[in-house]
Amino acid sequence: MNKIKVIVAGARGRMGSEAVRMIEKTDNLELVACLENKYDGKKINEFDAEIDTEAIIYTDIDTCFKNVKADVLVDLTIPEVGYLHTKTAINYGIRPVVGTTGFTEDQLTELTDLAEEKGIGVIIAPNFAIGAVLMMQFSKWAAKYFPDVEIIEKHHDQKLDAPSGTAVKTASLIKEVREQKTQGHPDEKETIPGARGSDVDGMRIHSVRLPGLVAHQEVIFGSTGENLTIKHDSFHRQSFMTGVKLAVEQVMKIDVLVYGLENILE
Ligand SMILES: NC(=O)C1=CN([C@@H]2O[C@H](COP(=O)(O)OP(=O)(O)OC[C@H]3O[C@@H](n4cnc5c(N)ncnc54)[C@H](O)[C@@H]3O)[C@@H](O)[C@H]2O)C=CC1
Ligand SMILES: O=C(O)C1=N[C@H](C(=O)O)C[C@H](O)C1
Repeated sequence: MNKIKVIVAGARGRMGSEAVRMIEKTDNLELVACLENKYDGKKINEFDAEIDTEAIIYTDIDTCFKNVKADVLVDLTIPEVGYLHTKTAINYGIRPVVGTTGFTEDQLTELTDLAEEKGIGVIIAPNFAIGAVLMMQFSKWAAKYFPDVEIIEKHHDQKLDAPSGTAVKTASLIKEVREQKTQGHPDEKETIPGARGSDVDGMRIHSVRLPGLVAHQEVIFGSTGENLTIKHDSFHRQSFMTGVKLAVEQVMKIDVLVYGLENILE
């Protein structure tokens, strides 16, 4: 069996270390190297004795891509780095699977155009948890009937970007079907700035950051005499790994950029 050769960027992080463990346990995937901004030249198994791999950690992406033959780059880093890694991988003919959130619209457009020009498959998914993908799809469905909606996303307090990629993606899916409106009272005034959260196309997104949380979102729809709440919780980062594995397999079969795991789920 030809294994898919994978490089993990951000391999020592919360998500990256989980991805490394998933790849090591998966028969058709092979971890060939890692990218991290520290730990140059160390082996990844020095950090996790249960991982049986000779894969080494690179700090420089060009050195890594020139020395290692890889099919896929899984990027789980930080927004600026993830964007540069994705661009570089496409230029090297390595297919990016990106979980890193916080890319701008302009960056997504640029990467879409680059992937098309080079004919390289790319999957960017703000959330790899199957339950979260369903939560977003159900929300899109509900928004047809309930245009008044607020999103509350809750994450651990080490998260760098706000609002979360999932909340932004949820709002953009809802926007596709929702009757455009500005919610709340027309004369509403914030006596403390930020009290009403961020405004995305008239919808409000509220971001909670607390120790103890992992990744959670509630989408609350309001109508006369009723509310509908669609809620998803990731209690452990293993919840994202089914989606990461699926994306690594599917990115080998496409030659354009796909944004959102829903587009590759059957
Ligand atoms: N799509 C999804 O399902 C999910 C996406 N995420 C996203 O994944 C990203 C990572 O999240 P966490 O693992 O919680 O963060 P983390 O902070 O635990 O890990 C990030 C890792 O990237 C590394 N890094 C930073 N700069 C680097 C560089 N220049 N080169 C190589 N490595 C570098 C850091 O050293 C760190 O180990 C975030 O953008 C987060 O929003 C997180 C969970 C699920
Ligand atoms: O940083 C995280 O933890 C997460 N980030 C993603 C996001 O921004 O939506 C996915 C998930 O919510 C966990």
